[in-house]
Amino acid sequence: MKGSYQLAIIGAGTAGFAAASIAAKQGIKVALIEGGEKIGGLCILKGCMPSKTLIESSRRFWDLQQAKFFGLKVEAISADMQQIQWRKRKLVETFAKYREEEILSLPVDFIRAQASFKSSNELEIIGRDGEKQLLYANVIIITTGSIIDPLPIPGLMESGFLTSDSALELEHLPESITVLGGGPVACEFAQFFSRLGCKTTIIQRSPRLLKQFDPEVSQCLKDCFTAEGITVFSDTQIEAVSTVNGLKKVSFFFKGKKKEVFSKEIFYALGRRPNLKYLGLEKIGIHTDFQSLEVNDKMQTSIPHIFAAGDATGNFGIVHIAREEGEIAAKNALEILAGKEPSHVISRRLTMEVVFTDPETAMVGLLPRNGETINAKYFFQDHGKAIIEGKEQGFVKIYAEPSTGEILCGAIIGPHASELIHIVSTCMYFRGKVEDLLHMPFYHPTLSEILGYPAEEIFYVLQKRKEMNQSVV
Ligand SMILES: Cc1cc2nc3c(=O)[nH]c(=O)nc-3n(C[C@H](O)[C@H](O)[C@H](O)COP(=O)(O)OP(=O)(O)OC[C@H]3O[C@@H](n4cnc5c(N)ncnc54)[C@H](O)[C@@H]3O)c2cc1C
Ligand SMILES: NC(=O)c1ccc[n+]([C@@H]2O[C@H](COP(=O)([O-])OP(=O)(O)OC[C@H]3O[C@@H](n4cnc5c(N)ncnc54)[C@H](O)[C@@H]3O)[C@@H](O)[C@H]2O)c1
Repeated sequence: MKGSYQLAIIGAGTAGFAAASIAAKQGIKVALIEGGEKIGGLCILKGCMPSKTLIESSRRFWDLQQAKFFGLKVEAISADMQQIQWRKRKLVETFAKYREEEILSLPVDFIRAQASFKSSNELEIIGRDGEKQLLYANVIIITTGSIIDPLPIPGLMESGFLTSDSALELEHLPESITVLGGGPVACEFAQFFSRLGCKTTIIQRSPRLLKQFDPEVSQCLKDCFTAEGITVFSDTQIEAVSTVNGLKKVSFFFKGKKKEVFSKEIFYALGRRPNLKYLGLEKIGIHTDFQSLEVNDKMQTSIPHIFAAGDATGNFGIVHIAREEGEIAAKNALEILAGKEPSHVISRRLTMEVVFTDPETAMVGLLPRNGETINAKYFFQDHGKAIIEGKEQGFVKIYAEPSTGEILCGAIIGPHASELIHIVSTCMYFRGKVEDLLHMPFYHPTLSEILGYPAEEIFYVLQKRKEMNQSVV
């Protein structure tokens, strides 16, 4: 027996580390079990940080190509993939080392092993040397993340393809690439490839890119991609992949007709699934289709003393949400250990997502499905600071509740959308109204001040409605 713990956390990525940090403060006996070859989790090792480092290089390469527009002369520029990769590796190493130090500084037992369930309180752990042991825990949190598990598209495996994992290591870019999918991974990587000179085609099933975003954001992004030379086929059905004369061929149905696209390489971005297959959940009566792991709003599975958080639930694939879910799971686990009912509930009101394309796309709040809302948008092409920066694509859009003017949702596509969206989310956090956004001071000329315009429009429409109602009475 490896030991007996009050709390065991399986997986030391974002969610697991967040859970361990909360639990460690309470002086209980915690095991944090990490089975990966490297320490750091997806975000640091193969997700946000490496991908954004590569994207930063391609964005700057693109901006340098626009130098003439700003009256600047730049002599021949080129992209050096080896150097770009070197910078990415250094940064990832630094971030991973820092995370390892953070983990080791916690008063928890950090165990380097793969864990799986033997019973609902017992884990079998297999160390990196292959040694098997049993570990007992009163409460367990599953934070095992997600994996790429390619769909069975005929011919895909035989032809070979890149994924976000392998593309992050490329030292040479192919001349042409076909990107399968239209989600965040597909969009971010497609633009990265294209801007560094790779002829890029996107083939996606949904009618629009980034289907979880405001439809106008999706359309604007598609227009920007098309203007940059990326070919986008939406609303398709992929049939098969094959290799013909050294080129990879994707056959698909588009507008009722069969089409074929040939390219040197294929980039698979049709999603990830929770990493649950080898956890032995069936032994403890937790049923899953491996696409998701059902949890309630306290992050509890169907077994009350077993929690799950982060990508392992299959709900969101977003770091700050994984962190928040890990914290909620740990707080509720502590209550169970204290003999109380879990009381901490996750709120989805401020759900936020950013995709680091250029222009960036960002949204916060849940897109209103039913119930009347009022919205207004303002274009960056009409905004002074955006014009100065030569970043005129896109718009900001705000949705409000019509009787109170409370801001319910914000959608932005444009320069620094990833930063600007936090002004909207801060307002929403405090249940702010369009009136608040209108009366806040914004420095001039800044990109931030653009948010005052849609707020102003909604405010005056609502005021007019109020006046009309009063005059009718
Ligand atoms: C290319 C890419 C770019 C992304 N960019 C962004 C972005 O810009 N912003 C954003 O918010 N999100 C981004 N994401 C998503 C984000 O990385 C994830 O949502 C987040 O990292 C998930 O954290 P997690 O803790 O749930 O899982 P992970 O970080 O994957 O942690 C799971 C851990 O569990 C370990 N483990 C698994 N099984 C076992 C086991 N049986 N025993 C012991 N240990 C185990 C793993 O080794 C791993 O360390 C990106 C994802 C990808 C793929
Ligand atoms: N900026 C960010 O926050 C960021 C960046 C990259 C990745 N991520 C996260 O990483 C995870 C993986 O991202 P992703 O883009 O790979 O997955 P995703 O699930 O978000 O998107 C997959 C896309 O593939 C399409 N698709 C699925 N099956 C298909 C099929 N059979 N035929 C055609 N199309 C099909 C879907 O419609 C969707 O557009 C997500 O959770 C995402 O949130 C986040």
